[in-house]
Amino acid sequence: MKIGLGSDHGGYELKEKIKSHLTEKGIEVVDYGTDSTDSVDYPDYGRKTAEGVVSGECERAIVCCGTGIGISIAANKVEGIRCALCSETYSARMAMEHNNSNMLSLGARVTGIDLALEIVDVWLKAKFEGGRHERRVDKIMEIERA
Ligand SMILES: O=C(CO)[C@H](O)[C@H](O)[C@H](O)COP(=O)(O)O
Repeated sequence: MKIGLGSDHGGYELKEKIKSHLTEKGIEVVDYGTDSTDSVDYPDYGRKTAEGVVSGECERAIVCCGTGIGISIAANKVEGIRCALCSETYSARMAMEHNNSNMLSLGARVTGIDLALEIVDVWLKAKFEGGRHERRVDKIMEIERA
C-alpha cells in the first residue's frame, strides 16, 4: 500500500514523524510537502495530497496542519475525497469501517505524537464494513455529482 503525506508548516514535524513510522514498517510513502517549518498555506498541500489520491498515485493519504481542520477542509473540496479529522482512535477506526475515508487528517498542535501515530496505525489497519455503510457513503458521493 502506498500512502501519501502532506502538511503545512504547522504539521511538518508530525508529517516527518509519520513518514519515519511508516517507512520503518515497510510502507511506501509519497511526500507531497511541505519540506520545512517555513510558513506556507495549508490549502496548497491539502489539495496536492488529495489529488495524489484521486489520481491513484497513492491509495490513501494522511495530512497534518496545526489543528487538522484547514487542511481537511481543503482536501474534502477535491472530488472523490473523504478526509476524516481524528484526534482519538475510536473515530479513526470508524472513519474507515463506516465512512471508507481515503484521507486522515491530524492536528499537530492538538494531538501528541504518540497518540497521532496510534491513530495512524488504527486507521490503516481498519477495513470498510460495506453493507448499510456503503449506501450512506454512496449518498455522500452523490452530493458531489448533484
Ligand atoms: O488551517 C489550520 C487551522 O484550520 C492550521 O492549523 C494551520 O496550520 C494554521 O492556521 C497555521 O497558523 P500559523 O499561525 O500561520 O502558523
